[in-house]
Amino acid sequence: MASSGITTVDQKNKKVVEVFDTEEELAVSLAKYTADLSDKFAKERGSFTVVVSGGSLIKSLRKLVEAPYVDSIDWSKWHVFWVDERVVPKDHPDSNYKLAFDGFLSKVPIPPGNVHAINDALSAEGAADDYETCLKHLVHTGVIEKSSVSGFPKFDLMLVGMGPDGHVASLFPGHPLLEENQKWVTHITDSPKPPPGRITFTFPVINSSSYIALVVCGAGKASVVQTALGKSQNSDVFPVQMVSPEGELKWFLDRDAASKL
Ligand SMILES: O=C(O)[C@H](O)[C@@H](O)[C@H](O)[C@H](O)COP(=O)(O)O
Repeated sequence: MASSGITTVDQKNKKVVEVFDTEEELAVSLAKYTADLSDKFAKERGSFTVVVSGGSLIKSLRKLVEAPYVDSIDWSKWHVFWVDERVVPKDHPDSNYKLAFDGFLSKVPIPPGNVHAINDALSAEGAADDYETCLKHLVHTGVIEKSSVSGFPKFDLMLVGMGPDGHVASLFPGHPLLEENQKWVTHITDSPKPPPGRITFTFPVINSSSYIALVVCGAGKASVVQTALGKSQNSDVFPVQMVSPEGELKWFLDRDAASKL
């Protein structure tokens, strides 16, 4: 069983696992991690490309909109994207844009033109194609880096949650989209987690990232965490186990999520 505060580092695979006593401590550390990377990329590249998921992650970002970070971060350098989005209007309670806007984006001075939401007037397929076109434009203009290894867009930081079934983004266990290796953004119309229509980044894009923070809390996720990180007899491969970025992967776990390690 992992005790809290423990950090495990796997140098070869650039993987770090940190376990926090409480979600509150996790949120404090996640804010510092994000603020440090914001500083680094703003200085190195003049922009900071940040990708968020939906779900409980947004609540875990709450410390970023408090002192000292709310005033110390250069928000003008931020460009915000969604690793997945539900295909609903932006003011719908299911919208990941609305979740992030209400909990985070409305509280910080990111230029509105740097917040890259999907076009909610389109079908799932149309919205995915349109979002991919938007990414291509931003790679072309140098806002998003391009991976020299994969040729896919290379985001500076992805902040993502994981479902209790081991899904990340809208990439669900056993779904053919797990194998998508051409498209940057694709769509799903049969998502097992409602609502059914979504767009999602594909694994080649996720795995070209410079940094990925995988934020996982709660006992309901402990078995998948055990399969992904600990000793488990489970031979299933969960989507979260396919997360393997070019850069660094850091797991932020609370004690409950880490309880089976
Ligand atoms: O749109 C979505 O549903 C999300 O982006 C999804 O991938 C989410 O991040 C996980 O399901 C974890 O959600 P929770 O942290 O709320 O369990």
